Amino acid sequence: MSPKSPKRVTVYLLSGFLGSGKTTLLTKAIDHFTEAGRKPAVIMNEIGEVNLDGQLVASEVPMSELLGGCICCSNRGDLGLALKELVTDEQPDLIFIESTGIANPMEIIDEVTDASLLLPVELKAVITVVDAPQLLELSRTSRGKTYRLMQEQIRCANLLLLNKTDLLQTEALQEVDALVREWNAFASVHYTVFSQIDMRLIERLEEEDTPQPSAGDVHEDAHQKQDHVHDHEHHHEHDDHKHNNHNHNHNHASQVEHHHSHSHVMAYTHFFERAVDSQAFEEFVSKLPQEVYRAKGILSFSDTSSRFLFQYAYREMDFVKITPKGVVPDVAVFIGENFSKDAVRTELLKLEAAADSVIK
Ligand SMILES: Nc1nc2c(ncn2[C@@H]2O[C@H](COP(=O)(O)OP(=O)(O)OP(=O)(O)O)[C@@H](O)[C@H]2O)c(=O)[nH]1
Repeated sequence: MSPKSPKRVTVYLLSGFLGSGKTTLLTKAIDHFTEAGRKPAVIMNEIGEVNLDGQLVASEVPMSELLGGCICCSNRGDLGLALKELVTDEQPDLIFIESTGIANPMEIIDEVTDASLLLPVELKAVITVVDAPQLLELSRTSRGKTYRLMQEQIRCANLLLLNKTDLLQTEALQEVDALVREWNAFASVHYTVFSQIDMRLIERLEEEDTPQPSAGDVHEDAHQKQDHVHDHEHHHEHDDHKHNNHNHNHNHASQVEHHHSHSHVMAYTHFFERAVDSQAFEEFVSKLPQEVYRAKGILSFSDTSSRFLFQYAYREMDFVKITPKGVVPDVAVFIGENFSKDAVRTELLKLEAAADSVIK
């Protein structure tokens, strides 16, 4: 390991499955560190083409965006480049990397540790947010690919949030707790609602001089696990990957073949041409196929005056009034596995057409 210099910028990796509560944690952490006089910066990775989570982060926080693909299968070097630009242009005290919910944390750990050989950055901790009800249900039922990915995200964490505990009874929570501790006896585990955690726990991770989730350790573990997940992995063509950092725009279209555990995850981004009826939209969302497990968007409705940030995670829907930063189109991103993008698109076009005919 390289010797520590006092000027190294702390990097935290926020991991956790889609919709587990990472952005909810991020906004709280940013508020905390900003109030404490520190300067946080953010690297956001989204599978969709627009950064909706970024809308929730204060505009003065320097942010780099890796859009349109998953960080862990991006062009190798994109993340390093984003770190370099933030460190050079913004001189933050700490950087939070929010990965997509389908990211394999090992790859990101590897890339950040690689970057730390060249840049004054140091990965201090992996913080994993667990959707406790979802993990429990998967452990009792399918134990498929998502379950295995959650397991990997949990295994490499230093700090674990068992989130959405408001949706679980005590016994169920104990069951999840036992599962998580079996996979990771090293991390401290905290029960949270809306990712509410004592931020001193995160500060302490920065102060600790303990060995961090070293890519070496984790990879050894990962290699052992490769055997287990092998039959679920497929060669995978990379998506076009956009990296926007302030005024810098890098578009990469990499077509590299690579082993992946989430090759079937796909996103459909719908740009609305007109406002739709709010009830009709809610009904559409409630009828989304099971394969669509995450959606979010910024929407105007024909029957409301405000705009809304829309969230759908693990079958729960949420609409919050929002005044977007900058010019943001009405847009929604649907994420899932093997669903028909065409079917989703057709339904949304129908909603738009219906709204249109009401106006006429
Ligand atoms: N009931 C309940 N809902 C929660 C809790 N924490 C977060 N949510 C909701 O879950 C949804 C997803 O939360 P986010 O913080 O956006 O999740 P995320 O991990 O950033 O999602 P991705 O970026 O898509 O991976 C939002 O609607 C949150 O309000 C919780 O403890 N309980």
